[in-house]
Amino acid sequence: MRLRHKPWADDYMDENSQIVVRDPFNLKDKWNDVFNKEQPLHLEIGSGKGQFIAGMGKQHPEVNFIGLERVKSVIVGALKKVLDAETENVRLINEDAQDLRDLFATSEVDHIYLNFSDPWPKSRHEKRRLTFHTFLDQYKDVLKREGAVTFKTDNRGLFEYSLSSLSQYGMVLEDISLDLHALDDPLNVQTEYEEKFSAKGQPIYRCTARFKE
Ligand SMILES: C[S@@+](CC[C@H](N)C(=O)[O-])C[C@H]1O[C@@H](n2cnc3c(N)ncnc32)[C@H](O)[C@@H]1O
Repeated sequence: MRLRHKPWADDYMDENSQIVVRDPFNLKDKWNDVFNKEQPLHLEIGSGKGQFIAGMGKQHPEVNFIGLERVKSVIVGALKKVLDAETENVRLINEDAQDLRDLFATSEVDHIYLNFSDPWPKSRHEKRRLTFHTFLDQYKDVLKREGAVTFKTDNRGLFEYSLSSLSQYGMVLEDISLDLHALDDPLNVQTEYEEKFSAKGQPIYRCTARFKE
């Protein structure tokens, strides 16, 4: 992703602090308070420019969504999309998902989405992959018992690694698709990366996984 320095990013986020939550660590266990309605909470890690989270917000008014994105110059794109979508059920956090347990209480989250996560192909960077077991420990803690993780990617290596990491962890894998777009799922909300890679003819992989009780 090409990054441009955006000196106005902090001001833009401050002006729209009803969407970009500026004190997210104080909201652990209180996320419902920042939404107008108490309803299930879905989290996307690495929201990029926000097409997925804004689209999901619009498609599912019965769910509250949080998009977590660590890069300031990228999250402002997501902020614009959320504002344009005029949806009340999406909030953004400009932080690194180092430890979700600092942001969310045990069982506070209902669903986690990992969309086109950075693949970190070198083995020495394995622990940075968002499906590495230390991340799964966090997801298990913050998700409700019946909660799930859904991931999509165009990267076959990351997909294979993730299936193996999740199943070795003891998660139950559901809905594995090796060519998501062949399903023509009208409910699939595409991300920016998904559109880009799919336009190049690359298959999109998707899987949902749950922790065993
Ligand atoms: C390859 S991009 C995909 C963006 C978007 N999900 C899409 O599909 O178009 C991955 C994004 O995840 C963000 N990211 C990666 N690791 C992260 C972390 N630990 N915490 C928050 N954001 C992260 C990156 O900054 C980047 O914007």
